Amino acid sequence: MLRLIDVWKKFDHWVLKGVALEVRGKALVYGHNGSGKTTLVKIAAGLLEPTKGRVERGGKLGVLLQYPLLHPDLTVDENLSFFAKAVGAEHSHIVEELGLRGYLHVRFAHLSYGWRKRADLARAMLGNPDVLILDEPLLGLDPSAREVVIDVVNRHRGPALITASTPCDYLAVKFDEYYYIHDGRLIQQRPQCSSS
Ligand SMILES: Nc1ncnc2c1ncn2[C@@H]1O[C@H](COP(=O)(O)OP(=O)(O)OP(=O)(O)O)[C@@H](O)[C@H]1O
Repeated sequence: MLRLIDVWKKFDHWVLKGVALEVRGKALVYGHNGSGKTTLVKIAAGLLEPTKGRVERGGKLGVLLQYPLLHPDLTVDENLSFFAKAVGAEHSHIVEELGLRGYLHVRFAHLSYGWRKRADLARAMLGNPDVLILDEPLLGLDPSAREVVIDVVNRHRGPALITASTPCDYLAVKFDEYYYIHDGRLIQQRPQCSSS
């Protein structure tokens, strides 16, 4: 369960102005650079306090941010073992699902951007989270990595909040709801994509 209740956020200006969102299925929040997507994600995940309003969460969260949470000096295997232990899970299944087996002994700092993203997504998916919160998960990925990430998202059962600055990259994801974020507010609206 994930519910944002009249959420407002001010930095030097109001970034979010009364966002109300109940994420039941898969929801895509899309908007331009600087429209407040990352701010919304961080508030939803409990990493940032709203100026006003509140968030209700239930179940285990799986969170992917734009910067990875894995340790640069540890290998992929060491990183995932560490986080798996923390959530009482094992990581072999997600390693296979994300095609990471050949990279287990590579130090995280030595991976390319796309492989770092896959490894960090594996971290987010450890222990089968009930609720997914993913900030721009396809950004900077090549087509095969995108396919792998889309498969992981499509297989997830339960609420998911996903953000995008280029929503038409997400046509292969079965979203239940689409929201355009503009001027601090969410507008329920499908993106206009030529092949949709
Ligand atoms: N910690 C902060 N302090 C001050 N301003 C901030 C902070 N974090 C975000 N902002 C501002 O809030 C606004 C929204 O930023 P945010 O990162 O949420 O947008 P975004 O939609 O995720 O952008 P992008 O697509 O470029 O990642 C921007 O004007 C940004 O400069």
